[in-house]
Amino acid sequence: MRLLNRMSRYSHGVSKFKLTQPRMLWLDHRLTLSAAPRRKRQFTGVKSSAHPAFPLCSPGLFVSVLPCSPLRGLSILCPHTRTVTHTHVAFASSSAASTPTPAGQVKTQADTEGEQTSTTVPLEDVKRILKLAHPERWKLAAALGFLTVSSGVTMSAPFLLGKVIDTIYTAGADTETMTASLTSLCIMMTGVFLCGGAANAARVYLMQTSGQQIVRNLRASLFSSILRQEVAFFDRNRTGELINRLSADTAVVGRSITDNLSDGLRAVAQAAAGVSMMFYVSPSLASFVLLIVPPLAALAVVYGRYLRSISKSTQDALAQATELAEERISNMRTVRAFGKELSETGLSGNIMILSVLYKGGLLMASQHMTVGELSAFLMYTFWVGISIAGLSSFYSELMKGFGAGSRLWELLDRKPEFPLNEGLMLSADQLKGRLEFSEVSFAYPTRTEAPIFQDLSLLVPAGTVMAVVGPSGSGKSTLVSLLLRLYDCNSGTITIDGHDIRDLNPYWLRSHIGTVSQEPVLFSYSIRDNIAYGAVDPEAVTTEEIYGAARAANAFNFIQDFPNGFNTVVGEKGVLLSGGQKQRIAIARALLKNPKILLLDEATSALDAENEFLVQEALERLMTGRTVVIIAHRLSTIQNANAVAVLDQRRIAECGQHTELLGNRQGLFRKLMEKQAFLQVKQKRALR
Ligand SMILES: Nc1ncnc2c1ncn2[C@@H]1O[C@H](COP(=O)(O)OP(=O)(O)OP(=O)(O)O)[C@@H](O)[C@H]1O
Repeated sequence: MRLLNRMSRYSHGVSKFKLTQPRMLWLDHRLTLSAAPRRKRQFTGVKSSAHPAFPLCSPGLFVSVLPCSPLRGLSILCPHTRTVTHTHVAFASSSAASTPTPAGQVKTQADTEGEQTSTTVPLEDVKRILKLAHPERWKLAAALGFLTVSSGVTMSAPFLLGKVIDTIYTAGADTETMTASLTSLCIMMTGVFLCGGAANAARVYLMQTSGQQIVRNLRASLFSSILRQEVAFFDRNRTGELINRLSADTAVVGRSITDNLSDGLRAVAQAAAGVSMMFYVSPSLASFVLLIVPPLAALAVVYGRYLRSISKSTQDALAQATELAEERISNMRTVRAFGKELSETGLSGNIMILSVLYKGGLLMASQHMTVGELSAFLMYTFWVGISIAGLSSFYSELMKGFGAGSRLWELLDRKPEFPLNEGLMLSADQLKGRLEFSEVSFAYPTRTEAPIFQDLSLLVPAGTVMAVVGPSGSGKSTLVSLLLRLYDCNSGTITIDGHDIRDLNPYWLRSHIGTVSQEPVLFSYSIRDNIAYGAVDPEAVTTEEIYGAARAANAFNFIQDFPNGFNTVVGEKGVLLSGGQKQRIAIARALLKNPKILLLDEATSALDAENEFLVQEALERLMTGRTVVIIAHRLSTIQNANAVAVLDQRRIAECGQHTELLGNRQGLFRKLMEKQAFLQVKQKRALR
């Protein structure tokens, strides 16, 4: 938490913060995405497991989180681009932050700043912020109690110190009496100050811990809400921006209802107590001070404006602290300006102190005031000035908190475009694996003007292998994304065994579709955990099952050769393994999942002959008895498939058996194959 705070605090100059050693957090769709999430929203989405468990969520969305903190890193896998943005956390400053609009798009904080400064805070926002503090109410109440004690002590200090000074000055020649009363006064005061110090320490502790708890709860609900969003939401909003919501904005909101609130209350209490004590110590001097405050404040404002006109940067810095307050606490304008200038320039403060000394000196000379009273009065003047200065920054901080809060509520309240764990679930007997695309048209929500498919139709009979080929960018991966229902098509239907996938439960659907991509996503945990991740319940997987899957995936031998065997940690994204090893672990994971439907994205990266053979053999085992859609790059895969579909011009341009398609000399498939054959000849020549 300290690290997180520090990161947020120092984030102004840091655009990216790379976090190391990520640890997985178990994110279970069955919990995260369950129905009636509102009531459970606080924690259901994020279940931290002591077991090195794995994120289990949509195949399109994996999340990893660092230890010890509610949230430190977010990894989001875009299955389409096959990239994972994770643990490279952009901690942009709060001022560079952005917020999602109702349409799911983000706008920068600069846009929201105008709203913050020009509108009043809605009562609803106040209620929501207070609701956040509700679970911590007892701790916060105790903190307020300690705050009262410590502020009481602080405000009694000038009075008591004045008494000490008077004891010293009025004792006359009787040194013994003076020593005795000075000693007892000092002992008593030390005791009072110690109590005040202890109360303050207790206040800080309680405020800090409850603040962190509030921020933690807020982050957990926000995180859960982010995970419920559809993939298109992640296309529109960059990970860094979401992380910023999770880190900076939550911290600002937490601070505004704990530290900032207590500082504000203390400033109010101290200003009120200070003014009262000034009247108590010397009503005439207090009245005099109040008489000179308005002209001094005017002077301070003029001087302040002059300073601001000199430097643009000074203006910017002052603006935040003062102008918000200027608009809102209009009745305190004079007093606040006094406080502000007191802290910024010291000029008006100095003049004021000088006047107090002048008038106080005269009162002392006429025996109307003691030196101790004058000293106490001066100290109260300081306290009042400081407290008023504190009030203006309290107010601007509070406004920042509301601003950050309103951005968070938008994200928290955002409903995903389609439910993620509701809908029909077919029984094992009903699920055969027949896939059909009927007149599907689709454009990515972020690029509606560029359709990827137009009236595309394709049938994959149950238990057959369909190789999909096509030029780069023709939409092969998009086809896979639509099958996984990461996006909904704009028109037409996609059915599994005659059931429109929009009627099926997306979580159920994804748990029956296995995927192995070109660059398998492995998590920075042990090989065992990476394989177990494929299972419905990773924690229930036995060692035998893991070994069996590894054997079938031709991975067992190389894993056993590692010094730590199945406990070998694979590094971030599996960097400690070779491409072929990663592929085989991913195949073992898919085998453990035992899906009816398989979506494969064949690796184009060159594996050495032995690795290629082992991966190929493992893939063949995995494909047996399943419906397979494979984005094919190898001639051998295409030859072995039951049918080949060629994607071009937003539809299936050709579909049929490999030999049939090759027979069409003008066909696209033939051209593609000739190109590949040509490339292979070239490669062979280069190797010679
Ligand atoms: N998330 C996205 N948002 C908007 N457009 C996208 C998105 N993902 C892909 N596209 C666009 O959709 C088109 C099809 O992309 P897709 O990745 O499906 O093609 P592909 O045939 O798999 O390409 P390749 O063989 O190069 O992997 C491309 O023009 C691509 O730029």
